[in-house]
Amino acid sequence: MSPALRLERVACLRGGRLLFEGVDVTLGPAEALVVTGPNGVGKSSLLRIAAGLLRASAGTVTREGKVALADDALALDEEQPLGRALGFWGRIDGGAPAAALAATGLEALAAVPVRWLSTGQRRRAGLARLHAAGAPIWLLDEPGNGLDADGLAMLAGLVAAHRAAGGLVLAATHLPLDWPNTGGLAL
Ligand SMILES: Nc1ncnc2c1ncn2[C@@H]1O[C@H](COP(=O)(O)OP(=O)(O)OP(=O)(O)O)[C@@H](O)[C@H]1O
Repeated sequence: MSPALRLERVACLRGGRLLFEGVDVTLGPAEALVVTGPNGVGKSSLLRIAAGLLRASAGTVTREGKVALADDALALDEEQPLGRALGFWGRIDGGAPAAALAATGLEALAAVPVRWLSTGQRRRAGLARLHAAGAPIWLLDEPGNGLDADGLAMLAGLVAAHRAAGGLVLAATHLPLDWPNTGGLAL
């Protein structure tokens, strides 16, 4: 099945405030869209609506394919070495933690406890978790935060490879993400 993500006339009301309305997003295999906008405009809320974690106050959301969300919440056991923490999810998702570590440049840190990782290493670990989830629909919330120049290049390569394999990407960012053939949506 080809992955697809569609948001039609979506609105978001939070804390009694209308953040946005009338948002349309249509993504199919190999496509990507980057959502930009100032702090607090509702970028993360939009991604959570796309993930099914937050209800849209109006409009419809259609997902065809498994979804993986990477945000600030690192869903890895802080007490475990990184390789073992990823392996836990690999057994559930059926993904390949070793390949995910290699793809994110973290092979040398497999034995390091998650709680010892630096800011940029934690971001990479979140991307490794995403990679190992084996989901065709990637939702990336501020994926470039904390990454150095090499990290940003690694992220761009990860996204390009995911798209080349037929995956799709919806990202939200306040940093410029220089991804080729990528649509933009200003909230
Ligand atoms: N649980 C909540 N209840 C009520 N309001 C909320 C809740 N969570 C977030 N908000 C509000 O929703 C608005 C949008 O938040 P959101 O995190 O989606 O913005 P954002 O564009 O991703 O911001 P940033 O660039 O700072 O990450 C903010 O004003 C925030 O205070």
